[in-house]
Amino acid sequence: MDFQQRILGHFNASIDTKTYASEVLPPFIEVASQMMVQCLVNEGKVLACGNGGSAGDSQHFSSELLNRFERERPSLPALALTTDTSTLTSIANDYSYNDVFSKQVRALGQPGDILLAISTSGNSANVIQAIQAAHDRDMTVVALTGRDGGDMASLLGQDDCEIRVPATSTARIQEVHLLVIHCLCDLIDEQLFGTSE
Ligand SMILES: O=C(CO)[C@@H](O)[C@H](O)[C@H](O)[C@H](O)COP(=O)(O)O
Ligand SMILES: [Zn+2]
Repeated sequence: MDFQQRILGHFNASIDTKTYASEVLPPFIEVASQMMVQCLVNEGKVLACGNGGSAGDSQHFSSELLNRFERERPSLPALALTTDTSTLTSIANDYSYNDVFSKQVRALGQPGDILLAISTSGNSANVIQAIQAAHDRDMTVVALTGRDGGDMASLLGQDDCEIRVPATSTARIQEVHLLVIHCLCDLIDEQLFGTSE
């Protein structure tokens, strides 16, 4: 097998997916950033969740808000719901893995907060339940999805924002999700702290 060709195939597929995504996603990313800025200005916070690579994305996003992205600025309030193993294991053990995020949303979410719900398929049951809990708490939802948006897409209301990557491969969708997260961080900083290069 020609591994060099295989590697090039991954790079080219990733580039093509990003090029196609760049033609459809920017308006949705802008809206999502404005939702987050409004939330933060009103002293709200962003809760983030997802499974596997999307759990990593949740933590990546929250650390860039809590610590910093590319400039010096005050810490911003965000929390990944994927990191507290005692909470995650006890909820999964006593109730169901489907409840691991929703129970945290019900405890920590306040009206005006945002849930960043990340799923490449849009069909992860625990993320879907987190969206339902967020709506119950009068929160809005920014959903990063892919494929056909899955069941998550049909759950979202008009105050929510879905950023759906037009691709079918989980890996390719995740690669665009990370780019979207960096766009969101940059746009939040621009809107809150002024223009930088
Ligand atoms: O990173 C990967 C695959 O690239 C995996 O860990 C992947 O995130 C997991 O299979 C997730 O459980 C997939 O969930 P979802 O994106 O469909 O919500
Ligand atoms: Zn992955």
